[in-house]
Amino acid sequence: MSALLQLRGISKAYPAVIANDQIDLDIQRGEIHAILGENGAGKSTLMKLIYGVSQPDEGQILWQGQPVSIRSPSQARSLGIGMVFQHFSLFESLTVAQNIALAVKGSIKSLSAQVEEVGERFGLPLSADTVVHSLSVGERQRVEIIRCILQKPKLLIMDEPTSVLPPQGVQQLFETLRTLREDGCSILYISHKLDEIRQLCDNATILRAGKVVGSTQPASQSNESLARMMIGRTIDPPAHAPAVPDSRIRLSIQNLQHEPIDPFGTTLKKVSLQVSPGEIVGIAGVSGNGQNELMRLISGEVLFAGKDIGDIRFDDTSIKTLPPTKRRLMGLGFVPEERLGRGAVPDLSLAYNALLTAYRHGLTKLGMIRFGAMHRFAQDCIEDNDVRCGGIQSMAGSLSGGNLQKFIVGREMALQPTLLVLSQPTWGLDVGAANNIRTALLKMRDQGAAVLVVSEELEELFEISDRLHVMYDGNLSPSLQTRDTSSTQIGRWMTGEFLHESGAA
Ligand SMILES: Nc1ncnc2c1ncn2[C@@H]1O[C@H](COP(=O)(O)OP(=O)(O)OP(=O)(O)O)[C@@H](O)[C@H]1O
Repeated sequence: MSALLQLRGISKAYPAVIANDQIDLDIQRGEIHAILGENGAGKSTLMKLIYGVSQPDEGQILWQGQPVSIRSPSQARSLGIGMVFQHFSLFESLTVAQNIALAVKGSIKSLSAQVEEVGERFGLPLSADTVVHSLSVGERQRVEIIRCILQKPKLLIMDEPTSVLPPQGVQQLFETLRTLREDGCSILYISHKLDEIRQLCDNATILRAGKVVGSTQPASQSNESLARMMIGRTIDPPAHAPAVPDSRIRLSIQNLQHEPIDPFGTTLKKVSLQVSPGEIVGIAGVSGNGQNELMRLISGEVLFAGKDIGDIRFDDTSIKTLPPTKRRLMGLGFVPEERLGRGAVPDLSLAYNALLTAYRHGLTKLGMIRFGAMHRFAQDCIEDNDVRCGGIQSMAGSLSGGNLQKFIVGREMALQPTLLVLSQPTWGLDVGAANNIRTALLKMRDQGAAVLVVSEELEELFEISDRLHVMYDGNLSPSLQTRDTSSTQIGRWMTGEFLHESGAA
């Protein structure tokens, strides 16, 4: 029997880059096949060609042995190909069931029942009548996965599916995927998490600069050997010397109680937190537990309103009613979780995206843009952070997910903030790039910056944080010295156990 999917000599070029270059690939029935490669290697481009989002310039696709040209995602779906994207494609103002109804036949009532049923069976709990804009990133991904499962795919493409899931969610997802594999469904799996690939995937194909450079059975490899195959060198995690925090407090959140306008948002309950110059404080927790609400209050995207209680102080100044620009002028740098839309404007060039937060750092004069300075700043961000793209005029939306993330984090670091607040700083980054950012954050700390990191990646928080808090249902745990705690303890706190304990530092 022929392979389920065969790619022969597939190429796709964009103006600045050959994203896929003569790719040959076979996907067998009932296998989980990883596509590995550093940021910008061409993984998402290849998946989009298979899913019909764009068409190859050259080459042939064979589906169940027959040549096909996949002109659109709906044609891909009718062949039996489903895809869960890295950037979700959901309508925010529609409910879960309404979103699913756009792709799956059936009445809202019967789809709602199926959402609950599939959700329960696969461990993806969701309420079908919740409006999508109120869902966390992790919950949105559940909608995407359920939507695909309901279409009974023969091939499911997953682009970095675990980046928004807590550890328990990852194992649950793997169970889901293994069940699908047992049913004969093949899975094309993109991830930068090498442990997960070794645990889950039967085979892997490695891309570098758009070309296939190797294939392997990941279970027979180590993380180091996989990383070497991908990026051509080994990665040493950053050295994490003990922090020498200043006695001053740079960010102080005191007894914060906040009711979000969004009726589905999480109410913050007596949140207290301090970050001093010279330390990195991490916030662990499953997304949707109030992290976004807290981040928006710190950045100034949401200002204190009538019923809010408590205070947010930056170097002794209360900033709870100050707009974001004023906070930035005081020395706040901010990297939001959503890179497209919040972190960067997709339809603007990198140069203009640099201007958006750096304009007060010499890029404007008397209200006029200093184009030379703007171009230099953007060019430095690209070079210093190894952002692979077609240059400062590239539209932010044309960058690979990881490269845009590198640009946004790099831009905020280049402003030399005295307080840097980051949400999911290494989301979607390959092991090399993630390592570079973690190293840079530790360096900023050692130079006296106060750093607050919200991340769902416990490993990352353990690697860089000096103290750790956990968020659960709008509550923030006391902080623990990272060195004196374990991932098991943090894991327990992530289900709210700290609410019944005492004695943390
Ligand atoms: N629509 C587009 N217009 C211009 N260039 C693009 C477009 N889409 C992708 N590219 C370029 O093609 C290359 C491959 O990008 P792709 O998104 O496939 O990488 P990737 O391996 O998925 O990376 P990541 O791990 O960061 O998601 C990149 O250099 C990217 O800038």
